[in-house]
Amino acid sequence: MKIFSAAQIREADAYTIAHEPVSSAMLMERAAAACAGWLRARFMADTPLYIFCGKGNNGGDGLVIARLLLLRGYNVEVYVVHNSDKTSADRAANYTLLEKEHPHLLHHIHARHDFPTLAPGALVIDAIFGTGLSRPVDGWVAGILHSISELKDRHTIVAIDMPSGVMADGSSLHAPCVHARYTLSFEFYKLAFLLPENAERVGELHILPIGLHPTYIAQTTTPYHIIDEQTIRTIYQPRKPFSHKGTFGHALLIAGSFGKMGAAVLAAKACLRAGVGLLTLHVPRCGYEIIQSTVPAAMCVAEVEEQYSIHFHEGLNPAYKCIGVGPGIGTETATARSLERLLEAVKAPMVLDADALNIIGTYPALLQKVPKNSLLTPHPKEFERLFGATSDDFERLSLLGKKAVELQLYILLKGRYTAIACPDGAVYFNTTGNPGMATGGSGDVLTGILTSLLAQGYSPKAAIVFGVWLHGSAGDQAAARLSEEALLPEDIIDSLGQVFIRLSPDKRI
Ligand SMILES: NC(=O)C1=CN([C@@H]2O[C@H](COP(=O)(O)OP(=O)(O)OC[C@H]3O[C@@H](n4cnc5c(N)ncnc54)[C@H](OP(=O)(O)O)[C@@H]3O)[C@@H](O)[C@H]2O)[C@@H](O)CC1
Ligand SMILES: [K+]
Repeated sequence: MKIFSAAQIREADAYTIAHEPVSSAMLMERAAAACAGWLRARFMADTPLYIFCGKGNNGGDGLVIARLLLLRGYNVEVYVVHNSDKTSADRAANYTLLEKEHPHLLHHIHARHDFPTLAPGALVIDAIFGTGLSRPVDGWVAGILHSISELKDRHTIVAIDMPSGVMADGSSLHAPCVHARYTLSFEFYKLAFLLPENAERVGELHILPIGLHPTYIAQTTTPYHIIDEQTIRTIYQPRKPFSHKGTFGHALLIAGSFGKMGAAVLAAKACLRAGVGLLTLHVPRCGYEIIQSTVPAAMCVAEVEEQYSIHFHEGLNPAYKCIGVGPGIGTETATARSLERLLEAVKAPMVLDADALNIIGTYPALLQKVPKNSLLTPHPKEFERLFGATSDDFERLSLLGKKAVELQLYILLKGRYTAIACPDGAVYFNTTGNPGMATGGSGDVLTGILTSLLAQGYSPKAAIVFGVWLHGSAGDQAAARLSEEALLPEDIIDSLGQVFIRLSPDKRI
Protein backbone atom coordinates (compact mmCIF):
# COMPACT_ATOMS: atom_id res chain seq x y z
CA MET A 1 0.00 0.00 0.00
CA LYS A 2 1.44 3.36 -1.02
CA ILE A 3 1.94 6.28 1.34
CA PHE A 4 1.32 9.57 -0.42
CA SER A 5 2.31 13.12 0.47
CA ALA A 6 -0.33 15.77 1.25
CA ALA A 7 0.20 17.20 -2.26
CA GLN A 8 -0.34 13.78 -3.84
CA ILE A 9 -3.49 13.26 -1.77
CA ARG A 10 -4.84 16.53 -3.18
CA GLU A 11 -4.00 15.25 -6.68
CA ALA A 12 -5.76 11.93 -5.94
CA ASP A 13 -8.78 13.95 -4.85
CA ALA A 14 -8.75 16.04 -8.05
CA TYR A 15 -8.13 12.99 -10.27
CA THR A 16 -11.07 11.14 -8.71
CA ILE A 17 -13.36 14.12 -9.25
CA ALA A 18 -12.20 14.47 -12.88
CA HIS A 19 -12.48 10.75 -13.75
CA GLU A 20 -15.51 9.56 -11.82
CA PRO A 21 -19.05 10.79 -11.59
CA VAL A 22 -18.34 12.33 -8.19
CA SER A 23 -18.11 16.01 -7.24
CA SER A 24 -15.81 17.38 -4.54
CA ALA A 25 -18.91 17.95 -2.39
CA MET A 26 -19.89 14.30 -2.80
CA LEU A 27 -16.38 13.19 -1.88
CA MET A 28 -16.64 15.24 1.31
CA GLU A 29 -20.04 13.64 1.96
CA ARG A 30 -18.47 10.17 1.46
CA ALA A 31 -15.59 10.95 3.81
CA ALA A 32 -17.91 12.32 6.48
CA ALA A 33 -20.33 9.40 6.09
CA ALA A 34 -17.45 6.98 6.72
CA CYS A 35 -16.61 8.87 9.95
CA ALA A 36 -20.25 9.14 11.04
CA GLY A 37 -20.68 5.38 10.50
CA TRP A 38 -17.57 4.68 12.58
CA LEU A 39 -18.80 6.96 15.39
CA ARG A 40 -22.33 5.52 15.36
CA ALA A 41 -20.94 2.01 15.74
CA ARG A 42 -19.12 3.03 18.94
CA PHE A 43 -21.00 5.87 20.66
CA MET A 44 -24.63 6.12 21.74
CA ALA A 45 -26.84 8.93 20.41
CA ASP A 46 -27.16 10.52 23.86
CA THR A 47 -23.38 11.07 24.18
CA PRO A 48 -22.76 14.84 24.31
CA LEU A 49 -20.87 15.58 21.09
CA TYR A 50 -18.78 18.68 20.38
CA ILE A 51 -17.46 19.14 16.86
CA PHE A 52 -14.69 21.72 16.35
CA CYS A 53 -14.46 22.79 12.71
CA GLY A 54 -11.81 24.85 10.89
CA LYS A 55 -12.32 26.95 7.78
CA GLY A 56 -10.91 24.49 5.23
CA ASN A 57 -12.24 21.16 3.97
CA ASN A 58 -11.31 19.39 7.20
CA GLY A 59 -13.80 21.73 8.86
CA GLY A 60 -16.21 20.90 6.02
CA ASP A 61 -15.96 17.21 6.97
CA GLY A 62 -16.80 18.16 10.54
CA LEU A 63 -19.92 20.09 9.45
CA VAL A 64 -21.15 17.13 7.36
CA ILE A 65 -20.49 14.71 10.24
CA ALA A 66 -22.63 17.03 12.41
CA ARG A 67 -25.49 17.03 9.88
CA LEU A 68 -25.39 13.23 9.43
CA LEU A 69 -25.35 12.55 13.17
CA LEU A 70 -28.14 15.06 13.83
CA LEU A 71 -30.25 13.10 11.34
CA ARG A 72 -29.68 10.04 13.55
CA GLY A 73 -30.79 11.87 16.68
CA TYR A 74 -27.33 12.61 18.14
CA ASN A 75 -26.81 15.39 20.62
CA VAL A 76 -24.44 17.70 18.66
CA GLU A 77 -22.94 21.17 19.21
CA VAL A 78 -20.71 22.68 16.52
CA TYR A 79 -17.89 25.15 17.19
CA VAL A 80 -16.42 27.00 14.22
CA VAL A 81 -12.80 27.98 14.82
CA HIS A 82 -12.18 31.16 12.80
CA ASN A 83 -8.54 30.44 12.02
CA SER A 84 -8.71 32.25 8.68
CA ASP A 85 -10.82 34.84 6.84
CA LYS A 86 -10.87 32.56 3.83
CA THR A 87 -12.94 29.42 3.51
CA SER A 88 -13.25 26.55 1.04
CA ALA A 89 -16.33 26.34 -1.21
CA ASP A 90 -17.49 22.94 0.01
CA ARG A 91 -17.08 23.94 3.61
CA ALA A 92 -19.04 27.16 3.00
CA ALA A 93 -21.88 25.25 1.31
CA ASN A 94 -22.14 22.81 4.20
CA TYR A 95 -22.06 25.64 6.71
CA THR A 96 -25.02 27.27 4.97
CA LEU A 97 -26.90 23.96 4.97
CA LEU A 98 -26.37 23.42 8.68
CA GLU A 99 -27.13 27.05 9.53
CA LYS A 100 -30.47 26.82 7.74
CA GLU A 101 -31.61 23.78 9.72
CA HIS A 102 -29.85 24.10 13.08
CA PRO A 103 -28.72 27.72 13.64
CA HIS A 104 -28.88 27.33 17.45
CA LEU A 105 -26.28 24.53 17.38
CA LEU A 106 -23.61 26.68 15.71
CA HIS A 107 -21.12 28.54 17.90
CA HIS A 108 -18.07 30.61 17.01
CA ILE A 109 -14.55 30.73 18.40
CA HIS A 110 -12.53 33.91 17.71
CA ALA A 111 -10.31 33.76 20.79
CA ARG A 112 -9.19 31.23 23.37
CA HIS A 113 -11.75 32.42 25.92
CA ASP A 114 -14.54 31.35 23.52
CA PHE A 115 -13.64 27.73 24.25
CA PRO A 116 -16.67 26.05 25.84
CA THR A 117 -17.01 24.07 29.05
CA LEU A 118 -17.88 20.53 28.09
CA ALA A 119 -20.49 18.23 29.58
CA PRO A 120 -19.03 15.20 31.42
CA GLY A 121 -18.19 12.19 29.25
CA ALA A 122 -18.36 14.20 26.05
CA LEU A 123 -17.08 13.08 22.69
CA VAL A 124 -14.89 15.72 21.02
CA ILE A 125 -14.42 15.74 17.26
CA ASP A 126 -11.35 17.57 16.01
CA ALA A 127 -12.01 18.78 12.45
CA ILE A 128 -9.93 21.96 12.58
CA PHE A 129 -6.96 21.13 10.33
CA GLY A 130 -6.21 18.16 8.12
CA THR A 131 -3.75 17.66 5.29
CA GLY A 132 -4.02 21.35 4.30
CA LEU A 133 -1.97 22.56 7.27
CA SER A 134 0.81 24.57 5.69
CA ARG A 135 2.70 25.95 8.69
CA PRO A 136 2.89 25.46 12.45
CA VAL A 137 -0.17 26.78 14.24
CA ASP A 138 0.41 29.77 16.53
CA GLY A 139 -1.44 32.42 18.54
CA TRP A 140 -4.88 31.79 20.00
CA VAL A 141 -5.57 28.96 17.53
CA ALA A 142 -2.62 27.08 19.05
CA GLY A 143 -4.31 27.75 22.41
CA ILE A 144 -7.49 26.06 21.14
CA LEU A 145 -5.52 22.96 20.09
CA HIS A 146 -4.04 22.99 23.56
CA SER A 147 -7.45 23.30 25.22
CA ILE A 148 -8.70 20.29 23.23
CA SER A 149 -5.65 18.21 24.19
CA GLU A 150 -6.17 19.08 27.85
CA LEU A 151 -9.51 17.28 27.68
CA LYS A 152 -7.80 14.00 26.84
CA ASP A 153 -8.12 12.31 30.22
CA ARG A 154 -11.77 13.14 30.79
CA HIS A 155 -13.20 13.04 27.27
CA THR A 156 -12.79 11.00 24.11
CA ILE A 157 -11.08 12.94 21.36
CA VAL A 158 -11.50 11.77 17.78
CA ALA A 159 -9.39 13.48 15.10
CA ILE A 160 -10.69 13.63 11.56
CA ASP A 161 -8.07 12.78 8.93
CA MET A 162 -5.17 14.22 11.00
CA PRO A 163 -4.87 15.39 14.60
CA SER A 164 -4.93 19.18 14.07
CA GLY A 165 -1.45 20.69 14.11
CA VAL A 166 0.29 17.52 12.88
CA MET A 167 1.90 17.98 9.45
CA ALA A 168 1.50 15.02 7.09
CA ASP A 169 4.99 15.17 5.58
CA GLY A 170 7.22 17.08 7.99
CA SER A 171 8.06 17.20 11.66
CA SER A 172 5.69 18.91 14.07
CA LEU A 173 7.68 17.69 17.06
CA HIS A 174 7.60 21.01 18.91
CA ALA A 175 4.39 22.36 17.35
CA PRO A 176 1.07 22.62 19.19
CA CYS A 177 -1.09 19.65 18.20
CA VAL A 178 -4.27 17.91 19.27
CA HIS A 179 -3.65 14.70 21.20
CA ALA A 180 -6.34 12.33 20.01
CA ARG A 181 -7.54 9.02 21.35
CA TYR A 182 -8.54 7.95 17.84
CA THR A 183 -7.61 9.26 14.41
CA LEU A 184 -9.93 8.45 11.50
CA SER A 185 -7.90 9.06 8.38
CA PHE A 186 -9.02 8.83 4.79
CA GLU A 187 -7.81 6.16 2.38
CA PHE A 188 -4.05 6.39 3.08
CA TYR A 189 -1.61 6.24 5.96
CA LYS A 190 0.20 9.57 6.29
CA LEU A 191 3.95 9.45 6.84
CA ALA A 192 3.61 11.40 10.10
CA PHE A 193 1.47 8.62 11.63
CA LEU A 194 4.29 6.10 11.31
CA LEU A 195 6.89 8.01 13.29
CA PRO A 196 7.19 7.67 17.08
CA GLU A 197 7.12 11.44 17.70
CA ASN A 198 3.42 11.48 16.75
CA ALA A 199 2.32 8.32 18.56
CA GLU A 200 0.71 10.22 21.46
CA ARG A 201 -1.10 12.56 19.07
CA VAL A 202 -2.52 10.02 16.63
CA GLY A 203 -3.69 7.49 19.23
CA GLU A 204 -5.48 4.50 17.72
CA LEU A 205 -5.42 4.84 13.97
CA HIS A 206 -8.25 3.80 11.67
CA ILE A 207 -7.93 4.17 7.92
CA LEU A 208 -11.34 4.61 6.29
CA PRO A 209 -11.60 3.93 2.55
CA ILE A 210 -13.40 6.67 0.59
CA GLY A 211 -12.94 5.32 -2.93
CA LEU A 212 -10.18 7.51 -4.35
CA HIS A 213 -9.43 6.55 -7.95
CA PRO A 214 -7.42 3.28 -8.31
CA THR A 215 -5.74 4.48 -11.53
CA TYR A 216 -4.21 7.47 -9.78
CA ILE A 217 -3.04 5.21 -6.97
CA ALA A 218 -1.53 2.67 -9.38
CA GLN A 219 0.20 5.27 -11.59
CA THR A 220 1.65 7.51 -8.91
CA THR A 221 5.06 6.73 -7.50
CA THR A 222 6.24 7.29 -3.95
CA PRO A 223 9.26 5.99 -2.04
CA TYR A 224 7.06 5.11 0.94
CA HIS A 225 5.00 1.95 1.29
CA ILE A 226 3.10 0.01 3.92
CA ILE A 227 3.74 -3.75 3.86
CA ASP A 228 0.35 -5.43 3.45
CA GLU A 229 -0.61 -9.10 3.41
CA GLN A 230 -1.34 -8.89 -0.31
CA THR A 231 2.31 -7.97 -0.97
CA ILE A 232 3.48 -10.75 1.34
CA ARG A 233 1.43 -13.30 -0.58
CA THR A 234 3.28 -12.35 -3.75
CA ILE A 235 6.65 -12.79 -1.99
CA TYR A 236 5.98 -16.03 -0.10
CA GLN A 237 7.10 -19.14 -1.99
CA PRO A 238 5.28 -22.29 -0.89
CA ARG A 239 7.35 -25.47 -0.98
CA LYS A 240 7.27 -27.75 -3.99
CA PRO A 241 6.57 -31.47 -3.45
CA PHE A 242 10.00 -32.67 -4.62
CA SER A 243 12.00 -30.33 -2.38
CA HIS A 244 14.79 -31.64 -0.14
CA LYS A 245 16.87 -30.00 2.59
CA GLY A 246 19.42 -28.82 0.03
CA THR A 247 16.70 -26.79 -1.66
CA PHE A 248 16.37 -24.49 1.32
CA GLY A 249 19.97 -23.50 1.77
CA HIS A 250 22.62 -23.81 4.42
CA ALA A 251 22.88 -20.91 6.86
CA LEU A 252 25.65 -20.01 9.30
CA LEU A 253 24.81 -18.10 12.45
CA ILE A 254 27.67 -16.57 14.43
CA ALA A 255 26.14 -15.86 17.81
CA GLY A 256 26.54 -16.13 21.56
CA SER A 257 29.25 -15.68 24.17
CA PHE A 258 29.62 -16.51 27.86
CA GLY A 259 26.38 -15.36 29.55
CA LYS A 260 24.69 -14.59 26.22
CA MET A 261 24.15 -18.05 24.76
CA GLY A 262 20.39 -17.45 24.91
CA ALA A 263 20.74 -15.07 21.96
CA ALA A 264 22.33 -17.86 19.91
CA VAL A 265 19.65 -20.37 20.88
CA LEU A 266 16.82 -17.96 19.97
CA ALA A 267 18.35 -16.96 16.64
CA ALA A 268 19.00 -20.61 15.78
CA LYS A 269 15.50 -21.82 16.63
CA ALA A 270 13.95 -18.95 14.67
CA CYS A 271 16.21 -19.67 11.70
CA LEU A 272 15.08 -23.31 11.65
CA ARG A 273 11.40 -22.51 12.17
CA ALA A 274 11.54 -20.00 9.32
CA GLY A 275 12.41 -22.90 7.07
CA VAL A 276 16.16 -23.12 6.43
CA GLY A 277 17.39 -26.47 5.08
CA LEU A 278 20.59 -26.73 7.12
CA LEU A 279 21.92 -24.60 9.95
CA THR A 280 25.39 -24.38 11.46
CA LEU A 281 26.09 -22.34 14.56
CA HIS A 282 29.50 -20.90 15.33
CA VAL A 283 29.92 -20.42 19.09
CA PRO A 284 32.72 -20.16 21.68
CA ARG A 285 33.64 -23.34 23.59
CA CYS A 286 31.25 -22.53 26.46
CA GLY A 287 28.30 -22.73 24.06
CA TYR A 288 28.91 -26.16 22.57
CA GLU A 289 26.83 -28.33 24.95
CA ILE A 290 24.14 -25.66 25.14
CA ILE A 291 23.58 -25.63 21.39
CA GLN A 292 23.84 -29.39 20.96
CA SER A 293 21.29 -30.03 23.68
CA THR A 294 18.81 -27.20 23.00
CA VAL A 295 18.89 -27.00 19.19
CA PRO A 296 19.43 -30.60 18.07
CA ALA A 297 18.51 -29.84 14.45
CA ALA A 298 21.52 -27.51 14.10
CA MET A 299 25.18 -28.39 13.60
CA CYS A 300 27.65 -26.68 15.86
CA VAL A 301 31.18 -25.41 15.34
CA ALA A 302 32.80 -24.49 18.66
CA GLU A 303 35.98 -22.47 19.05
CA VAL A 304 38.87 -23.41 21.34
CA GLU A 305 38.37 -19.97 22.86
CA GLU A 306 36.21 -20.44 25.93
CA GLN A 307 34.12 -17.29 26.25
CA TYR A 308 34.08 -15.33 22.99
CA SER A 309 34.22 -16.22 19.32
CA ILE A 310 37.32 -14.73 17.74
CA HIS A 311 38.05 -17.04 14.80
CA PHE A 312 34.75 -17.08 12.97
CA HIS A 313 36.28 -15.70 9.78
CA GLU A 314 38.36 -18.87 9.38
CA GLY A 315 37.47 -22.04 7.45
CA LEU A 316 34.16 -20.76 6.09
CA ASN A 317 32.28 -23.54 4.32
CA PRO A 318 31.58 -22.44 0.73
CA ALA A 319 28.20 -24.17 1.03
CA TYR A 320 26.91 -21.43 3.35
CA LYS A 321 24.31 -19.50 1.41
CA CYS A 322 23.93 -16.85 4.05
CA ILE A 323 25.75 -15.78 7.19
CA GLY A 324 24.04 -14.00 10.08
CA VAL A 325 26.32 -12.44 12.68
CA GLY A 326 25.86 -10.49 15.85
CA PRO A 327 23.43 -11.79 18.50
CA GLY A 328 25.27 -11.98 21.79
CA ILE A 329 28.80 -12.14 20.31
CA GLY A 330 30.10 -9.35 22.58
CA THR A 331 32.37 -6.52 21.51
CA GLU A 332 35.84 -7.81 22.48
CA THR A 333 38.65 -6.39 20.34
CA ALA A 334 39.53 -9.86 19.02
CA THR A 335 35.88 -10.42 18.09
CA ALA A 336 35.89 -7.09 16.24
CA ARG A 337 39.02 -8.14 14.37
CA SER A 338 37.39 -11.41 13.33
CA LEU A 339 34.30 -9.49 12.16
CA GLU A 340 36.49 -7.26 10.01
CA ARG A 341 38.11 -10.27 8.34
CA LEU A 342 34.70 -11.92 7.88
CA LEU A 343 33.40 -8.80 6.13
CA GLU A 344 36.48 -8.82 3.88
CA ALA A 345 36.04 -12.51 3.03
CA VAL A 346 32.31 -12.69 2.36
CA LYS A 347 30.84 -11.37 -0.87
CA ALA A 348 27.20 -12.52 -0.53
CA PRO A 349 24.64 -10.44 1.39
CA MET A 350 24.75 -11.10 5.14
CA VAL A 351 22.61 -10.25 8.16
CA LEU A 352 24.26 -7.99 10.76
CA ASP A 353 22.64 -7.32 14.10
CA ALA A 354 23.23 -6.45 17.76
CA ASP A 355 26.92 -6.65 18.78
CA ALA A 356 28.04 -6.79 15.13
CA LEU A 357 26.40 -3.35 14.76
CA ASN A 358 27.88 -2.14 18.04
CA ILE A 359 31.35 -3.14 16.81
CA ILE A 360 30.75 -1.27 13.54
CA GLY A 361 29.56 1.72 15.61
CA THR A 362 32.97 1.69 17.34
CA TYR A 363 34.92 1.14 14.09
CA PRO A 364 32.84 3.01 11.48
CA ALA A 365 35.31 2.22 8.67
CA LEU A 366 33.92 -1.34 8.77
CA LEU A 367 30.67 -0.08 7.24
CA GLN A 368 32.39 0.24 3.87
CA LYS A 369 33.41 -3.44 4.07
CA VAL A 370 29.88 -4.82 4.59
CA PRO A 371 28.92 -6.81 1.45
CA LYS A 372 26.50 -4.91 -0.78
CA ASN A 373 22.81 -5.71 -0.27
CA SER A 374 23.37 -6.99 3.27
CA LEU A 375 20.65 -6.54 5.88
CA LEU A 376 21.36 -4.34 8.93
CA THR A 377 18.83 -4.43 11.74
CA PRO A 378 19.54 -1.68 14.30
CA HIS A 379 17.18 -0.49 17.01
CA PRO A 380 17.13 3.31 17.47
CA LYS A 381 20.11 3.39 19.89
CA GLU A 382 22.22 1.18 17.62
CA PHE A 383 21.15 3.33 14.67
CA GLU A 384 22.36 6.45 16.45
CA ARG A 385 25.70 4.79 17.26
CA LEU A 386 26.11 3.86 13.61
CA PHE A 387 24.93 6.99 11.86
CA GLY A 388 24.73 9.76 14.46
CA ALA A 389 21.96 11.65 16.26
CA THR A 390 19.13 13.53 14.55
CA SER A 391 16.85 16.25 15.84
CA ASP A 392 13.50 14.65 14.91
CA ASP A 393 12.00 11.50 13.43
CA PHE A 394 11.64 12.92 9.91
CA GLU A 395 15.33 13.80 9.89
CA ARG A 396 16.17 10.30 11.13
CA LEU A 397 13.97 8.74 8.43
CA SER A 398 15.71 10.78 5.78
CA LEU A 399 19.15 9.78 7.17
CA LEU A 400 18.04 6.13 7.12
CA GLY A 401 17.03 6.37 3.46
CA LYS A 402 20.19 8.26 2.53
CA LYS A 403 22.51 5.71 4.17
CA ALA A 404 20.74 2.74 2.54
CA VAL A 405 21.27 4.29 -0.91
CA GLU A 406 24.80 5.52 -0.22
CA LEU A 407 26.04 2.20 1.25
CA GLN A 408 23.82 0.00 -0.97
CA LEU A 409 22.51 -1.82 2.09
CA TYR A 410 19.07 -2.72 3.42
CA ILE A 411 18.79 -0.98 6.76
CA LEU A 412 15.81 -1.35 9.01
CA LEU A 413 15.02 0.81 11.96
CA LYS A 414 13.09 -1.06 14.64
CA GLY A 415 10.01 0.49 16.16
CA ARG A 416 6.20 0.27 16.39
CA TYR A 417 6.25 0.68 12.62
CA THR A 418 9.66 -0.72 11.67
CA ALA A 419 11.01 1.17 8.66
CA ILE A 420 13.02 -0.72 6.04
CA ALA A 421 15.16 1.43 3.77
CA CYS A 422 16.36 -0.14 0.52
CA PRO A 423 19.34 0.62 -1.74
CA ASP A 424 16.92 1.69 -4.52
CA GLY A 425 15.49 4.46 -2.30
CA ALA A 426 12.23 2.70 -1.38
CA VAL A 427 11.14 2.65 2.27
CA TYR A 428 8.70 0.04 3.61
CA PHE A 429 6.84 0.33 6.92
CA ASN A 430 5.66 -2.74 8.77
CA THR A 431 2.43 -2.61 10.74
CA THR A 432 2.48 -6.07 12.33
CA GLY A 433 3.84 -6.61 15.84
CA ASN A 434 2.92 -5.34 19.29
CA PRO A 435 4.45 -3.89 22.47
CA GLY A 436 4.75 -7.41 23.92
CA MET A 437 7.67 -7.91 21.55
CA ALA A 438 9.71 -5.16 23.19
CA THR A 439 11.62 -7.80 25.17
CA GLY A 440 15.30 -8.80 25.07
CA GLY A 441 15.71 -11.63 22.58
CA SER A 442 13.03 -10.53 20.16
CA GLY A 443 15.70 -9.02 17.88
CA ASP A 444 17.68 -12.29 17.93
CA VAL A 445 14.57 -14.03 16.63
CA LEU A 446 14.41 -11.54 13.75
CA THR A 447 18.07 -12.15 12.89
CA GLY A 448 17.38 -15.88 12.71
CA ILE A 449 14.36 -15.37 10.45
CA LEU A 450 16.20 -13.03 8.06
CA THR A 451 19.24 -15.32 7.82
CA SER A 452 16.92 -18.24 7.12
CA LEU A 453 15.03 -16.47 4.31
CA LEU A 454 18.21 -15.26 2.61
CA ALA A 455 19.69 -18.78 2.79
CA GLN A 456 16.50 -20.15 1.22
CA GLY A 457 17.04 -17.99 -1.83
CA TYR A 458 14.69 -15.07 -1.19
CA SER A 459 16.20 -11.86 -2.61
CA PRO A 460 17.50 -9.43 0.04
CA LYS A 461 14.49 -7.14 -0.46
CA ALA A 462 12.00 -10.03 -0.32
CA ALA A 463 13.78 -11.47 2.73
CA ILE A 464 13.74 -8.27 4.77
CA VAL A 465 10.17 -7.26 3.87
CA PHE A 466 8.81 -10.78 4.41
CA GLY A 467 10.98 -11.42 7.47
CA VAL A 468 9.95 -8.29 9.35
CA TRP A 469 6.28 -8.88 8.55
CA LEU A 470 6.56 -12.56 9.58
CA HIS A 471 8.26 -11.66 12.87
CA GLY A 472 5.51 -9.14 13.73
CA SER A 473 2.70 -11.44 12.64
CA ALA A 474 4.05 -14.32 14.72
CA GLY A 475 4.30 -11.89 17.65
CA ASP A 476 0.66 -10.92 17.14
CA GLN A 477 -0.46 -14.56 17.01
CA ALA A 478 1.48 -15.24 20.23
CA ALA A 479 0.09 -12.15 21.99
CA ALA A 480 -3.47 -13.16 21.08
CA ARG A 481 -2.83 -16.48 22.82
CA LEU A 482 -0.76 -15.36 25.81
CA SER A 483 -1.17 -11.56 26.25
CA GLU A 484 1.43 -8.91 25.45
CA GLU A 485 2.73 -8.98 29.04
CA ALA A 486 3.50 -12.69 29.12
CA LEU A 487 4.96 -12.82 25.62
CA LEU A 488 8.49 -14.25 25.35
CA PRO A 489 10.73 -14.43 22.27
CA GLU A 490 10.28 -18.23 22.25
CA ASP A 491 6.55 -17.67 21.75
CA ILE A 492 7.24 -15.66 18.59
CA ILE A 493 9.25 -18.63 17.28
CA ASP A 494 6.49 -21.07 18.25
CA SER A 495 3.91 -19.00 16.37
CA LEU A 496 5.81 -18.84 13.08
CA GLY A 497 4.14 -22.06 11.98
CA GLN A 498 0.64 -20.61 12.36
CA VAL A 499 1.59 -17.64 10.17
CA PHE A 500 2.93 -19.93 7.43
CA ILE A 501 -0.30 -21.95 7.62
CA ARG A 502 -2.28 -18.71 7.24
CA LEU A 503 -0.30 -17.89 4.12
CA SER A 504 -0.95 -21.28 2.56
CA PRO A 505 -4.53 -22.24 3.47
CA ASP A 506 -4.43 -25.31 1.22
CA LYS A 507 -1.93 -26.84 3.66
CA ARG A 508 -4.43 -26.85 6.52
CA ILE A 509 -5.45 -30.32 7.66
N1 LIG B 1 -8.78 13.47 -0.74
C1 LIG B 1 -9.14 13.40 0.49
O1 LIG B 1 -8.48 12.70 1.23
C2 LIG B 1 -10.29 14.16 1.00
C3 LIG B 1 -10.05 15.14 1.93
N2 LIG B 1 -11.01 15.78 2.59
C4 LIG B 1 -10.68 16.67 3.69
O2 LIG B 1 -10.00 17.80 3.22
C5 LIG B 1 -8.92 18.09 4.11
C6 LIG B 1 -7.95 18.97 3.46
O3 LIG B 1 -8.64 20.17 3.26
P1 LIG B 1 -7.91 21.55 2.91
O4 LIG B 1 -6.96 21.32 1.82
O5 LIG B 1 -8.96 22.55 2.70
O6 LIG B 1 -7.07 21.84 4.20
P2 LIG B 1 -7.41 21.84 5.78
O7 LIG B 1 -6.72 20.69 6.37
O8 LIG B 1 -8.85 21.98 6.02
O9 LIG B 1 -6.64 23.13 6.23
C7 LIG B 1 -6.86 24.34 5.53
C8 LIG B 1 -7.17 25.42 6.52
O10 LIG B 1 -6.09 25.51 7.39
C9 LIG B 1 -5.63 26.87 7.42
N3 LIG B 1 -4.27 26.84 7.85
C10 LIG B 1 -3.24 26.16 7.34
N4 LIG B 1 -2.18 26.27 8.13
C11 LIG B 1 -2.57 27.06 9.19
C12 LIG B 1 -1.93 27.52 10.34
N5 LIG B 1 -0.68 27.19 10.62
N6 LIG B 1 -2.60 28.29 11.20
C13 LIG B 1 -3.87 28.61 10.95
N7 LIG B 1 -4.52 28.20 9.86
C14 LIG B 1 -3.88 27.42 9.00
C15 LIG B 1 -5.98 27.40 6.11
O11 LIG B 1 -6.08 28.80 6.23
P3 LIG B 1 -5.35 29.77 5.18
O12 LIG B 1 -3.95 29.24 5.02
O13 LIG B 1 -6.14 29.63 3.95
O14 LIG B 1 -5.40 31.08 5.83
C16 LIG B 1 -7.33 26.74 5.88
O15 LIG B 1 -8.33 27.41 6.58
C17 LIG B 1 -8.45 16.73 4.50
O16 LIG B 1 -7.65 16.70 5.63
C18 LIG B 1 -9.77 16.01 4.71
O17 LIG B 1 -10.25 16.28 6.00
C19 LIG B 1 -12.41 15.35 2.39
O18 LIG B 1 -13.26 16.39 2.58
C20 LIG B 1 -12.66 14.79 1.02
C21 LIG B 1 -11.64 13.83 0.53
K1 LIG C 1 -8.36 17.29 12.25
